[in-house]
Amino acid sequence: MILPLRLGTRGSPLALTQARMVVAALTAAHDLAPDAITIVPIRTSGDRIQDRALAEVGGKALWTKELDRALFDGDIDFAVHSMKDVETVRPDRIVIAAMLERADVRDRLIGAETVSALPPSACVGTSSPRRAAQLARARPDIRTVLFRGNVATRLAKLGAGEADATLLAAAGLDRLGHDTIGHAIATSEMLPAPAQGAVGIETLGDAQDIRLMLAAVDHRDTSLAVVAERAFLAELGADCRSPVAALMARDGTDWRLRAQILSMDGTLCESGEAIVAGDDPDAHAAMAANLARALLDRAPPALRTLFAP
Ligand SMILES: NCc1[nH]cc(CCC(=O)O)c1CC(=O)O
Repeated sequence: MILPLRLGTRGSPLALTQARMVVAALTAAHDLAPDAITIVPIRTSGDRIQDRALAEVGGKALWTKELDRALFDGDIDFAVHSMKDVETVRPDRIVIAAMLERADVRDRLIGAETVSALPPSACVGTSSPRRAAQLARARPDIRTVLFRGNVATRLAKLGAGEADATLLAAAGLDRLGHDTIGHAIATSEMLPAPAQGAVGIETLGDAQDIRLMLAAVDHRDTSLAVVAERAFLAELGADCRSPVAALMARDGTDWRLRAQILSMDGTLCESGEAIVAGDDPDAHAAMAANLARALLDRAPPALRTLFAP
């Protein structure tokens, strides 16, 4: 391998922090000098489009396309992503080679201690259809307004009074050092997005040396959980712009997947869970796909038709 290796990433403060976590993990695992890996920031379509809800933006791969291209062109050796933002269907030549240990999977509410403590008709800023739908379901009186931009931008909008409260992933807040901001919401109350809190590293399928190097920092339980959550999302034909929640976690000697699909306005909702034994990713994916089909079967037709499996 030719040093330094080049790690592609988005350029947001959170993405750069996650990239530094990847560099730290890899240099520690392989006893490399800190400068053996160079961080290469790359601007994606998702970063460029700031004025619209991403759910309204056509086209896929908003956060990945430019990084995929850099991999294909040989401009970088691997790329780091928030797994939450990675489409379930990836280009053939790209593999998810490793995931770092998952952080706190919960959402945090900033501006009130709990959802029920929000004032009547409160205004909550979010760009996430899942969070908006879950909020509307718990509190039909609440209005949501579009909050886009990176974590600092959203906190600044809240500070400027553009909303009474906002919801952000605990993982992102913690990584940026905002560990005392907001109040964590239990997953029983607000189930997180598939893959929330997980950082993944992708490379080209035929880059054997790189794949081996990355595999050394893979956190197996994180990968196992995220594979199942993404299989659930994939079976629905959904992506990170869909009102879908899923969380796979160990439960004694088994694994339990909890999942939820909603309509955008939160009026329609179907949730359920399934259990699988053992650590076989294929068995996990099959169980997750079964759960997705079961939820669709049970869902009222008006909800079912929102998903196109
Ligand atoms: N879609 C934006 C995004 N992608 C990943 C994270 C947080 C970090 C993570 O979940 O790993 C965030 C911000 C947020 O939801 O608050």
